[in-house]
Amino acid sequence: MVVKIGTSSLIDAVTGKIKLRTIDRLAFTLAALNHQGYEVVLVSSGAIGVGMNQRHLTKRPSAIAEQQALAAVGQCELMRLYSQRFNDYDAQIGQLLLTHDVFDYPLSRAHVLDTIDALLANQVIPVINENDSVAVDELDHRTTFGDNDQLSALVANQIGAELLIVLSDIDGLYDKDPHQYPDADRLTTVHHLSSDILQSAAGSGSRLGTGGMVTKLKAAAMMMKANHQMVLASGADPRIISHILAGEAVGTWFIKKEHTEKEHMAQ
Ligand SMILES: Nc1ncnc2c1ncn2[C@@H]1O[C@H](COP(=O)(O)OP(=O)(O)O)[C@@H](O)[C@H]1O
Ligand SMILES: N[C@@H](CCC(=O)OP(=O)(O)O)C(=O)O
Repeated sequence: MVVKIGTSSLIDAVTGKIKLRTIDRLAFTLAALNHQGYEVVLVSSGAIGVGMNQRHLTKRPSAIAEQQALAAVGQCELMRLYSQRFNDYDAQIGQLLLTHDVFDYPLSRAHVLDTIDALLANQVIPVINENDSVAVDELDHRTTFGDNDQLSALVANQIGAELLIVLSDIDGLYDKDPHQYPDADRLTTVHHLSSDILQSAAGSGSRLGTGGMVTKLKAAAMMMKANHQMVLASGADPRIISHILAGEAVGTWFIKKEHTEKEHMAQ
């Protein structure tokens, strides 16, 4: 499975502080799954948010080069924190910094997949982030800087992961943005991304997050197209991953209708 955690779950939007308890609980949960034999890949955002914290900035700079420099600073600290917490729980991690287009070039794609395979075969948990310092929109690089939701779905599809868990500052998909409409209702299951659903997600995301809900729905569409599942759930306490794996009704499950019917028929 692939677990993606967004900036808003890792950094306090008001104080800009790193949520160390969240990182600790994420490491605890993923290390435990690793020990149980699950093959887990973590896609973590947070480099820019952690970089802002390191550099004592309260406002994200608008210049791309400044953001890329912040990512370069923050990524080191982010990985130091992960490395420390995973080590405490007797698990090892390995870092991969990717751009979307590595999967377009057969040779680089093969190298990346071989690396992930080798890490997993050695019970090492790959921790992936977008390579923010090189991911710019230019020439034939069709990458857009700063979208780990789609990167996580791309990675999940490339490695054939059956489940993508997206942890966010929101506990699921609502029929409208709950930060703007307090009467919004959470959807428990989505079988089809209707135009109503796509419209409900149109607003931008939180202050530190970048993608908002639109990119999460694009990730869900990629997973469903491959007949795999995605769950969008709250990253406030990453131990929720265990509840998701137990099939509890948390978050929003994105699952193709045919898939559910086939599963029922098989039972
Ligand atoms: N229909 C919707 N349901 C849930 N959240 C929505 C919806 N439309 C917009 N949003 C916004 O998307 C935000 C999550 O995206 P984002 O801030 O990018 O998170 P992350 O940092 O986890 O990637 C929510 O906090 C919410 O304000
Ligand atoms: N690669 C960037 C994050 C990009 C991104 O997709 O952020 P988010 O919407 O919080 O998942 C970083 O590490 O800061």
